[in-house]
Amino acid sequence: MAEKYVIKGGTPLQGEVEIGGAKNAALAILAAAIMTDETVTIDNMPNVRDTNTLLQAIEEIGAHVERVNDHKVKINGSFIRDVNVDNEFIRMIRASYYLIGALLGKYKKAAVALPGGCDIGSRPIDLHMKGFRAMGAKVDVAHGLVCAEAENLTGAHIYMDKVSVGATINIMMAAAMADGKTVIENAAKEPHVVDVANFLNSMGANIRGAGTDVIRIKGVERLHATDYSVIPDQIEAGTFMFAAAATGGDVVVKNVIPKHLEATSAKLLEVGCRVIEYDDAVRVIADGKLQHTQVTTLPYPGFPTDMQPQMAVVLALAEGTSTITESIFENRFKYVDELTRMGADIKVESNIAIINGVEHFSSARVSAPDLRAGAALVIAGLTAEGFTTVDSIHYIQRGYENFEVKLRELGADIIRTEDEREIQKFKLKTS
Ligand SMILES: CC(=O)N[C@H]1[C@@H](OP(=O)(O)OP(=O)(O)OC[C@H]2O[C@@H](n3ccc(=O)[nH]c3=O)[C@H](O)[C@@H]2O)O[C@H](CO)[C@@H](O)[C@@H]1O
Ligand SMILES: C=C(OP(=O)(O)O)C(=O)O
Repeated sequence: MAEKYVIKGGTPLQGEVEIGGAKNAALAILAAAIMTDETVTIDNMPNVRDTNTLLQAIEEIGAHVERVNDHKVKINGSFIRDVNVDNEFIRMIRASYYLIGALLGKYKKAAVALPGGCDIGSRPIDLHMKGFRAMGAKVDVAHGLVCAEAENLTGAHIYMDKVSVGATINIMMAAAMADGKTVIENAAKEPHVVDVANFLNSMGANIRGAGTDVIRIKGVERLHATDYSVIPDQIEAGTFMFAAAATGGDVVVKNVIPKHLEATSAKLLEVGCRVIEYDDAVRVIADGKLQHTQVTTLPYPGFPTDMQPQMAVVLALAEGTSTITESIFENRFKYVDELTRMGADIKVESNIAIINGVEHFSSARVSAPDLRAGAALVIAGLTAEGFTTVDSIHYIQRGYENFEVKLRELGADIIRTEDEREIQKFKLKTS
C-alpha cells in the first residue's frame, strides 16, 4: 500500500508558513560541493526526496556525507574513487547531470548516466554538451552514459541558443576550474543560477555577472572549503501563495526573497488577490471573487514553468476564461485530466490551456502525474467539497518537505497515510 494524501476541502488557509531551502538550487550546489577536496558545509538544505537521492548518489562514488541535522550537511569530495557515475540513484533524478560539469571541472573526466526525473517533456542536454565541447572536451553518449573528457579544459566564448538553467549551471561549474576565461552569453538568470555562482565564489571561484545574460568566469586551479546557506525556495513559496488564493485564505509566507516572487505576486494581483511584501515575507489575502487572466511561462524573470499547474488551479476557479501558454516543457498539462475529474473545465490545444472558470471543485480520487502537478491537485483538494484522495504522492515528496504538516498548520484538514483505518478515523473526525 502506498501513501496518499486525504484532504477534506473547504477551509480557507490562514496563518503563517515557513519556507525551506530551494530544491533546484540545492541540487546543483550538492553537485558543486564535490569540486573541492576540503569539507563544505551547506545549510538550509531542503530535506526532500531529490536532495536525499543526490546525496546517496555522491556517497556511492566515494564522497563523504555527514548529515549534521535535518537541514545541514557536510560534504567531503576528496575520497571520490570514480568519475563513472551510474548508480540507481543517479538515474532517478534530472539534476544528476550537474555531476558532469562538476567532475569534468575537477578531474577533467566524467561519465554520468543520462538523467531521469519527472516526465514533463523531453529534457535534452545538447546545450550542455555544446558548452563542454567549446571548452575542448570530447563528449559522447554511449551505453546510457554521457562521457566527457578533456586533456586541457580551456575557457571559451559560449553562446546559448536557448535560455537553459541546467546548461548555464553545468557550464559554469566546469568553467570554474578550466584554464582561462569563459563567457556564457544568453545565460539563464534564475535565482538558483545566482545561488550556485555565489556558492562557487564562496569556494574561491571567480564568477561575475550571474543573474544577467552574460556570465564571465575566470578559471581557478583549486576550490576550497566553505560554509554556505541555500536561498529560500521560490516555488514552495509560490505554491503556498496560490493555495492561499484558491482557498480564499490569508497567509503570510515567511523566509522568502520577495524579489524572486515578483511574477507570482503579479499574477495574484491580476486575479484580484491582495499581496503585501515585507523584507523577507509576503502576505496573500484572497477576499474577493477570483478573476480570469493570461499566463505564459518563460525563463526568469518570466512566470516560472514550475508554478504553472498551481496557477491553473486558481484560474480554474476564477470568473471567466483564462489561458495558460506553456513555453518551456511540452508535457506539463498532465494534471488537466485529473482536475477534470474534480469538475474543472479546461481544454488543451497544443501548448495552450483554455480554462473556463467553475464555481467550485468536487472531491475525487486523483493521482499526481508529476511533482508540481501533484502539488496543484492537493491545492484543488483543499478547495473541494468532500474528501479528495491524491495518489502517487512520491512525486510531491521530491520537492516539498512536510507539505501536509505545513498545510495543517494553516488550518487544512489533510493527512498523509497508507492506513485505511486512519483514513476512516480522519473522515469521521472531519465530517
Ligand atoms: C528556463 C526554465 O524555466 N528552466 C526550468 C527548468 O530547468 P532545466 O534546467 O530542467 O531546463 P532548462 O532551463 O535547461 O530548459 C529550458 C528549455 O531549453 C530546452 N533545452 C535545455 C537544455 C538543452 O541542452 N537543450 C534544450 O533544448 C528544454 O527542453 C527547455 O525547453 O526546470 C527546472 C525544474 O523544473 C526549473 O527550476 C527551471 O527554472
Ligand atoms: C520538474 C522539476 O524538477 P526537475 O527539473 O528536477 O525534474 C521541478 O522542480 O518542478
